[in-house]
Amino acid sequence: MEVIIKDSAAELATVAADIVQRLVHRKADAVLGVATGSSPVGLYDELGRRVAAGTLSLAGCQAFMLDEYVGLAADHPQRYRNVIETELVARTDIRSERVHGPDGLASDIPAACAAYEQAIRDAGGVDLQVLGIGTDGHIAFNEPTSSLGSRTRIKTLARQTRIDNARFFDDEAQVPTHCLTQGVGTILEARRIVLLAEGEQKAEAIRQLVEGPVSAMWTATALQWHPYVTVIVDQAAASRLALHDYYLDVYAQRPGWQE
Ligand SMILES: N[C@@H]1[C@@H](O)[C@H](O)[C@@H](COP(=O)(O)O)O[C@@H]1O
Repeated sequence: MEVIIKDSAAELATVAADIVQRLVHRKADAVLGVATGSSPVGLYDELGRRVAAGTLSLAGCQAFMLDEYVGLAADHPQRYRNVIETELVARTDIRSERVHGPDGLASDIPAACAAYEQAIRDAGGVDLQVLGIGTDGHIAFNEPTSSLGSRTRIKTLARQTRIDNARFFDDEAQVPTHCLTQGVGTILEARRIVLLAEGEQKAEAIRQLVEGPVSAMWTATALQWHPYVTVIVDQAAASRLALHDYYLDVYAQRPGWQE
């Protein structure tokens, strides 16, 4: 697992955008996995700037979202599909019809989840998955004790997640109780993974992810099994890493040929 520690949100976004840009220059029809939440917003902003500057185009790409709330009305601003329209589609030239997400309004939820898994397979799988991390160490909405082999399914949100996400709603009671989420097993099939985290409130989750034992109590730790994960964090999120200085050394001595 590669750990990149940077001082500012702008630097995090630049490093992540460079990874996306290198991929898309190599593969114009790349399949991107996109996360919602605040962590990737700086990256989406930076991608938007590069598209506006003409140095990058996502027009040939497809994207698959990680998760979706169950039951939020189609026009609800916090429906993840609408969030991704605002945060990514509106800022870049990726085409809305090429961005896919699990259907949180489906009447047959197991069928919708199976169809979503099939759609990812039909697209050839995800080339680059962008992830955030919950304060309880969840990736997508794989709450503590989720199976590390799980596939897209319905989950009950943890109380902590509903408290964390209440800032996007009028109050906690408005946060849906359920979601559809790609499973840990689904996420692990992405060919490359970039995880972004900022702030002291993520420090314990990042410590567990990078240095903790693999455990369903911190589902992000399953990423230790993945061959190509880059964790990009600020100093606050990195503050509990025992091997902090080693990660700085590795990055400083990163071979020029490394992607
Ligand atoms: N389902 C999303 C996750 O995909 C995201 O990683 C997490 C962290 O959000 P933030 O980046 O806002 O801290 O929030 C939600 O729970």
